[in-house]
Amino acid sequence: MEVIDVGRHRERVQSIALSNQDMPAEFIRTETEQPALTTFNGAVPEIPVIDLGNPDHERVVEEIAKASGRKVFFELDQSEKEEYARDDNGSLEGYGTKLQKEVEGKKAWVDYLFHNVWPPSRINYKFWPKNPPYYRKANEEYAKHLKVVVEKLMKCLSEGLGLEENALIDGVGGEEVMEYLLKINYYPPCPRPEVALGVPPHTDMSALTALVPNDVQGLQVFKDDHWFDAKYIPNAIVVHIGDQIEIMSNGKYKSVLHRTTVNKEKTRMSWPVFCSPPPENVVGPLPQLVNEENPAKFKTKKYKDYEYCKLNKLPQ
Ligand SMILES: O=C(O)CCC(=O)C(=O)O
Ligand SMILES: [Fe+2]
Repeated sequence: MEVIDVGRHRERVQSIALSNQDMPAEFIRTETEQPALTTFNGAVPEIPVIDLGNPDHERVVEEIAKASGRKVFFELDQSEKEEYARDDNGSLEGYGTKLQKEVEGKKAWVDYLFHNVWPPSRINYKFWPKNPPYYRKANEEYAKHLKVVVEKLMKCLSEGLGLEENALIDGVGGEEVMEYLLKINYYPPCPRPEVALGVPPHTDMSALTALVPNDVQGLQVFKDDHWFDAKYIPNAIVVHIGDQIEIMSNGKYKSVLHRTTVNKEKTRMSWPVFCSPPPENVVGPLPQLVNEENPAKFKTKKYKDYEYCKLNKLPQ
């Protein structure tokens, strides 16, 4: 856990590098039942505090949440939402639902929409809600804002590995090619929250995930055999280390295991952006981190092959 201080405009990096740190106050231990899952024990280098220096941060994050008039989308008739349904072409983009589906013995309780927000060449506006009218502007601005934040974080994380600042960005193919996929999660009130989960325990396959939640509690991270609530902090961006950074760092950074619970009375929403290499790019442990004493712990492969195996629960 690191706090990135930008003066008055604070951004918090919550889930980052939880492994070797005491749980900060923002994480509150919950006594929910524990699934049999792996714990993280890896060594995590210190991450420097950086100044993002963007006085616009608060406004941009507020606007992206406000354009949670985006909620409007999820309250459309099912048939209208289906007009945005995912194509059968292997891309994640489009509308999907897991409401009522059984996942790992619990009812999944989430409606969601995916669409790319960066780079412009990968944007397909047919998946962007038409309402509210300022949806597009708020998202485009947010994507540009996030790009700066993510690039700074990637640089810090590279330095945390004792490498030159562009090492991780180069490892995914360079900052201009990184792809930013927005997901909107919509968790409506659930009559029986104790038998439901929003999203089941998982790690993200991205390099980094930058997430803005609404103020309804729900995100939990796993550490030392326990689930911890990640407390909501207004206008904060929650950042998860994803699988690709774990791979590139050859296991020095850990991809954070997380899940979401649902609420009986309130609608929870979250807007994660998955920042990933392009599908054709090959990702593996950075050669600078591999030697005789530290052999590669992960395969080097195309991101699209990694994604395929992960989505289909195949061995990597
Ligand atoms: O809703 C959240 O806070 C987390 C969602 C999540 O982990 C995901 O969609 O991958
Ligand atoms: Fe996730």
